[in-house]
Amino acid sequence: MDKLRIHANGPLNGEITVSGAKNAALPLMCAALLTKETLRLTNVPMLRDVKTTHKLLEGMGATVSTDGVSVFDINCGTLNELCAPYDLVKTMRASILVLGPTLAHFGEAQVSLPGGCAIGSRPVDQHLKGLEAMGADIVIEHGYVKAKLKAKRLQGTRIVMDMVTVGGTENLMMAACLASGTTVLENAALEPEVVDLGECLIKMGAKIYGLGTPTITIEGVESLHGAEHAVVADRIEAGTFLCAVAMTGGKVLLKNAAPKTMMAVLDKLVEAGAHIEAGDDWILIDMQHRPRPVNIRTLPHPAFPTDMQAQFMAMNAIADGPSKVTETIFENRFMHVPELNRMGAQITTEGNTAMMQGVEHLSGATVMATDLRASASLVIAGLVASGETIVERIYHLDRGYENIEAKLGGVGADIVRISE
Ligand SMILES: CC(=O)N[C@H]1[C@@H](OP(=O)(O)OP(=O)(O)OC[C@H]2O[C@@H](n3ccc(=O)[nH]c3=O)[C@H](O)[C@@H]2O)O[C@H](CO)[C@@H](O)[C@@H]1O
Ligand SMILES: C=C(OP(=O)(O)O)C(=O)O
Repeated sequence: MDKLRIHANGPLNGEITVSGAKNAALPLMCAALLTKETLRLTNVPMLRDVKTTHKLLEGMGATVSTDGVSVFDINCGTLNELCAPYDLVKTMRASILVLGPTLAHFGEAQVSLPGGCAIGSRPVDQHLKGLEAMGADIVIEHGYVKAKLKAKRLQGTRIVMDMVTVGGTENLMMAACLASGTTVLENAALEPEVVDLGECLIKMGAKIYGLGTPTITIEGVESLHGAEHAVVADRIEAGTFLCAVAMTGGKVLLKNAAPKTMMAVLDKLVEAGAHIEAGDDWILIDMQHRPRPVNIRTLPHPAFPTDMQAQFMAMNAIADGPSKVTETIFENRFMHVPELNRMGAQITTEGNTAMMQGVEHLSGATVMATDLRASASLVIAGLVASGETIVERIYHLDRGYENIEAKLGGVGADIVRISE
């Protein structure tokens, strides 16, 4: 299993190119299930989860080709298997996103029910409730969601989601594209990845209104066609690099970024004392002192994202004062706390709140994380820790960061992948 070996190496300086967003690329790949024509996706990050989705779609009979760098051509005209099996779903929760499009296009779908994971229970009841309201017959049998159309097509309807759900909004929006009549999704997610998916669906011929607002209206059409779409920049990868620089100090330009999708994160970095400048597709961070502590409360977009919570905790761990982080999206997303404490951080938790006393120095240790962003927080902590930090089990990191060691190494970090 691969590990990362990290030594502190002073301030980071230079340029990093941000990749396409994992959390946009995976639903976009699933959107190909809505048409028999080819969907071409560009700016796709070459991540473990993208490879898993590739495998999942191929296993269903889709024809998938890639240049191995950032372009995918997906054609679901050859689909012959309407099932997403347990062995793939268990490694990647986004697999549930094949449910809506497969059901809407092919009349039935089976997806292994994703269980909980390291960060919480992660139910999908809102996805199922919405599809049922649109006329699907759904049973759960042998660990699988088995969905079938009762009529020839799903039927548009008004669906009020009980909470803001990113995956739920995506699944229902995709399904509604091929429903007969109009679907209104109330309390829809505003996340940039939902907007990106909607924009691609519109290119494919869907009629969607209200993207980026809590009410999304979809007028169903009989069929969608092929299209080409560039995946939006990864705001979480970008945010992770910005936190790294806020911790090490230095001056780094992020290219191919989407600053408008990450205002809450940029505001918090400014509060931490970073000088930030941004244009349409770039962000410059300049940090010349120890970070100031910032209080964080995770909430749906446009508030502070749960996927940046662990990285900000690493930054707060070395800030010049105490701070508080409250996680409201997932019940168990503090797995990085004991590992950061092993590196000398002083963090205590009470329920969904973590309290940090900023310390002047972290010390390197062998650490491991059980989820993606927790692993990222340990990597950036390693960049300022004295001695050697070994981050184990980086297959979590490889799910969501493309070549993190090369990108951080390119701006001066001492970080090496050890393959065993
Ligand atoms: C709103 C939010 O911040 N969503 C995050 C969530 O998206 P993801 O799509 O994985 O999760 P959801 O947005 O669906 O979940 C948001 C909340 O709703 C609950 N829920 C969801 C669906 C459902 O059917 N029933 C239900 O109870 C979840 O348990 C969670 O507490 O994790 C992703 C990976 O970390 C993040 O990129 C998303 O930003
Ligand atoms: C937890 C994450 O992803 P997933 O929902 O795919 O597990 C994430 O992107 O931080």
